Amino acid sequence: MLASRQPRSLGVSDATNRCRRTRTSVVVMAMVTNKRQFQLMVNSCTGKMGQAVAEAALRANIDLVPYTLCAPLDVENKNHVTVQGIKLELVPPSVRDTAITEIKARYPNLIMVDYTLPDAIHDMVDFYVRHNTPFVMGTTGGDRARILSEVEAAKTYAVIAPNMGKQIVAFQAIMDMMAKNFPGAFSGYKLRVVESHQSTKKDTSGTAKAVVQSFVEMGVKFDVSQIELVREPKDQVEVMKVPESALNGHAYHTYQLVSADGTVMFEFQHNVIGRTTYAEGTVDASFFLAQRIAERSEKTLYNMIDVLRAGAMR
Ligand SMILES: NC(=O)C1=CN([C@@H]2O[C@H](COP(=O)(O)OP(=O)(O)OC[C@H]3O[C@@H](n4cnc5c(N)ncnc54)[C@H](OP(=O)(O)O)[C@@H]3O)[C@@H](O)[C@H]2O)C=CC1
Ligand SMILES: O=C(O)C1=N[C@H](C(=O)O)C[C@H](O)C1
Repeated sequence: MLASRQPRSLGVSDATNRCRRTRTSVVVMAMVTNKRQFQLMVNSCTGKMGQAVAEAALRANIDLVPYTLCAPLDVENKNHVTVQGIKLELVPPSVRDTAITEIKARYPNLIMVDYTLPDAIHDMVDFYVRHNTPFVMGTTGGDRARILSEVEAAKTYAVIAPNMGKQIVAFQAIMDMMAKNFPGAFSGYKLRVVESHQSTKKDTSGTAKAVVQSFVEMGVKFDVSQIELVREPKDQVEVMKVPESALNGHAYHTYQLVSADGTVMFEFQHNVIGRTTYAEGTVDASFFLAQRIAERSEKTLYNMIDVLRAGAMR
């Protein structure tokens, strides 16, 4: 059973009062108010990305639902997590299917955000589809083709992408365009991909896997199992030059292409410290999805390149 607690009020009336001061701010707030026609439930807020997205949602003045789906609870008496002083009640898998009915009744324009783990991804997707709950998913891993076809077939509104950082999404889009326009451009080239993430990361970078796909379409022979993972803090600092302060949260990616005769070399690199860029992008994706739902768009499944193309990234 869910606690009979109302969400923290981020009420339209409060916001409107704050903005009576100037004409410009009234106009701005009218836009913001229109955008806030949905409620966001950020799952796995005990985790790093869940927490970062919930904070970004509050910064964007989104109504944050005071519940969060979590992993099976192994700590007695732990029933909530706090985000910026707001308590979110933990909803473990055992009560999830019953709780969702009540949550949806209370928050009718609900969008969920998923940053769980590769191990949980299929269960989570099944859950969103089963309850026809729109969602933004940044979780990596799993069988991506299976996930996309399941969500597409169910016509559940969703944005699914392995990277939500605006400029990285733009880089992915360019690589994708290059592959479509110049297939075979890098034929015969040797590719080396090195990625470094915090040592708790379970899987190979989903972003690297997506970018590799574009290089393969450009004629490079490469399998994602060849991606080199750096997870040892010592190597991260000494070899990858990750600042010590970022050992708990960083994503460094280098893609190096060398011609067959060794005379030409290309290198692409994106190095991110922290999680703000992904969290902000996730908020953009939730605004975008709310808009598509409001206009009853025929297309229901999106990725972050769609969000970027729509001009929906701040
Ligand atoms: N698309 C993007 O831009 C980005 C994607 N990611 C991806 O997001 C995912 C999460 O990363 P990160 O936040 O760093 O990882 P964390 O390990 O910090 O968090 C994972 C969270 O998932 C929860 N969890 C585990 N199993 C379940 C379950 N069955 N149901 C609900 N919740 C569950 C964990 O709960 P508990 O703590 O109780 O175990 C924890 O809260 C990864 O796949 C990562 O690659 C990360 C950054 C950016
Ligand atoms: O786990 C992370 O941290 C990240 N995961 C995503 C991925 O696997 O590509 C995105 C980014 O690299 C951070």
